[in-house]
Formats: sequence, structure tokens, C-alpha cells
Amino acid sequence: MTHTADSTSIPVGTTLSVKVPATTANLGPGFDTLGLALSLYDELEVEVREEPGIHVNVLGVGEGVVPTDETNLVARALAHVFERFGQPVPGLEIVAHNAIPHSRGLGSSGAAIVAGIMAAKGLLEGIVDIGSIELLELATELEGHPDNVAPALFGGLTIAWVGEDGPKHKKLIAHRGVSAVVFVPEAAMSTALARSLQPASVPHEDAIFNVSRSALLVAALIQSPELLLAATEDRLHQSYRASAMLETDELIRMLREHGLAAVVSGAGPSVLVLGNDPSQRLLAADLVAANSVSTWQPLMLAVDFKGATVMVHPVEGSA
Ligand SMILES: Nc1ncnc2c1ncn2[C@@H]1O[C@H](COP(=O)(O)OP(=O)(O)O)[C@@H](O)[C@H]1O
Ligand SMILES: N[C@@H](CCOP(=O)(O)O)C(=O)O
Repeated sequence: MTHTADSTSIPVGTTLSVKVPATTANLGPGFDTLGLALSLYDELEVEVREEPGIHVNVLGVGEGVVPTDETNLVARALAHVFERFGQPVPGLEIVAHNAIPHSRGLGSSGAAIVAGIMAAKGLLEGIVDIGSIELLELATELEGHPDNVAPALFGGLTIAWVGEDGPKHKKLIAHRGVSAVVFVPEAAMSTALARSLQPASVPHEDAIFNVSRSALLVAALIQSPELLLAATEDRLHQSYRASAMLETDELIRMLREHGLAAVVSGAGPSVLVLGNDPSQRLLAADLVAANSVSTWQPLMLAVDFKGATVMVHPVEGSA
């Protein structure tokens, strides 16, 4: 006889693996809207156990820092899905292998939320069918804005928006000439702090400026990468947040003066350079090494086209 963890029919011993990409949001003018999935991943191994409660063994980034109990963001996201569908959470042992740096503007909180949601989707397979619209709704409820969680879930370049009936997305395939390098500083800055610096309203001319640049940016990213420099200008968020990340601001100015499409990655403080050919990444890395006194870790990343994945490994004989 197969043991079950509780009143759901999820057998004890069921395991699953989850993989979620890092993301870079905004891409300059596309505040809270545009995002790109990148080839840097957080991974989970999840096992259903007899003992109730969720324990998270955190390895890599966040080890010894983020909680290991039910208050862990991955565990909270997972529990949120079970609660939404009226299902009791089984006892779980989770091993989290984290590579996405925290509070640097690479979507670590979005990735943790998506990881928990994908784990829940895998555990609830055959009990509840969770579609892509629901995945994005659940993730956006927890993250507060859809621009990181959409590419983390679906991969590629995403346009995300919130309609009257909730968040939606459109996935696009970035032009293969587009390359990305992210410069990650040692110091962290929370997204919540960056968001607190945003004004409640902006001048109409700045809104027009960003509408034109973000429309152009979609064309640049999927068809005409040579337009990336003009297409990555922004007046909606970067200047308001610059006082909280002066070195980021300086680095972006320097790189843009050299013709490189440099922007704040997400809410910062990392810097993203979108290249229209791979040699621009090396040029950017040389310029950063030569012109900055601080240490910036260069991450040369590819665009991830797949998004989050979950693989369920049922207990033998339980299917
Ligand atoms: N894999 C993870 N497991 C648990 N908590 C996480 C994980 N990733 C991120 N977090 C939480 O999210 C915070 C970072 O979120 P945030 O400030 O939005 O920055 P980011 O730009 O990295 O998303 C971390 O300090 C931590 O509390
Ligand atoms: N649009 C958000 C994006 C936050 O991204 P993160 O990777 O820094 O969490 C914002 O700019 O606040």
C-alpha cells in the first residue's frame, strides 16, 4: 500500500525537480512591463515526507540568510497555491540550489515565487490543473508586478500587462543578434526600497518619451538590434532611483557614452548591457574593468527561451 502525506492523494516519497531562470526587468523604458529570461538558474529538489510542515535546505545564494521554515519565500508561494485550490499542504523536504544573486535586480524574489508555484503545480498534478493564466495570476499576486514573473515562467522576452481581469503576457523571441551582460555589484539594494523612490505621477512629456522608447525597444529586440541604444532611454524610473545607487548611475552613463545600451537591471543595482553583437559584451567588460574602482562581477548570459520547468518523479507503483 502507498502511504499518503495527508488527505490529498500525493504519495509520500514523490519527488520533483524545478528549474527557474533569472530575469532582467524594465530593460530601460519598459517599467513594470518588459522582461527577459536569462541563463542563470535556481533549482529545487522537493520530496513529499510523512512529517508535516515544510523544511527548506538552502544551498548557495541565501544559505544561512533566508529562512528555512514555512516563512521561506519558496514555501510561502507553494502554500499560497495549495490554499487557493483548497488543498492541504503535504509534509515537504525541499533542497534549494540557488545561483541567482539576491537584491541585485536579477529577479531572485520572482524566481523564488515561481519556483514555489511550479513545485505546487507538480505536486497537484492529477488533482488540480493549473494553466498558464493562473500561474501568472498567482505569481503576480505575490510579486506585486508581472514583469519578472512572466519571463521566469515562460522564458524569452515578455511583454506583461495587468488588465481588468488580471495579469497577461505576450512572449516574443528576441533577435539572435541580441546578447546580454549583467554587471553585478557587491552591495545589495532591495526592490522595495527602489519602488519607494518612485513618484506617484510623472510629467506627460516623460510618459510620451517612454511610450516611444518602449515601442521602439520591442522592434529593436526582435528585429533591429542596431536601434538598442536609442530604444533603451528611460525617464520613468532610473533617474528617480539614481540617488540610491550612484555607482550604478555613473557606470550606465559611462557605458552609454561609449555607445553601449546600458540600463539598470530590474530595480538595480546591477547594470544590464544589451549588445547588438557579442563583441559589445567584451567591450563593456573592458570598459567596466578600466573605469570603475568598485568590483562588478560580469555575467555573460544567454536568453533563456524555455522558462520555468517542473519534472515529477512519482513513487514506483503509485501511478
Ligand atoms: N531563492 C530564494 N529563497 C528564499 N527567499 C528568496 C529567494 N530569492 C529571493 N528571496 C527573497 O527575496 C529578497 C530579494 O528580493 P528583491 O529585493 O525583490 O530583489 P531581487 O531583485 O533579487 O528580486 C531576498 O532578500 C529574500 O528575502
Ligand atoms: N519593475 C520592477 C522590477 C524589479 O525587478 P527586480 O529584479 O529588481 O526585483 C521595478 O523596477 O521595481
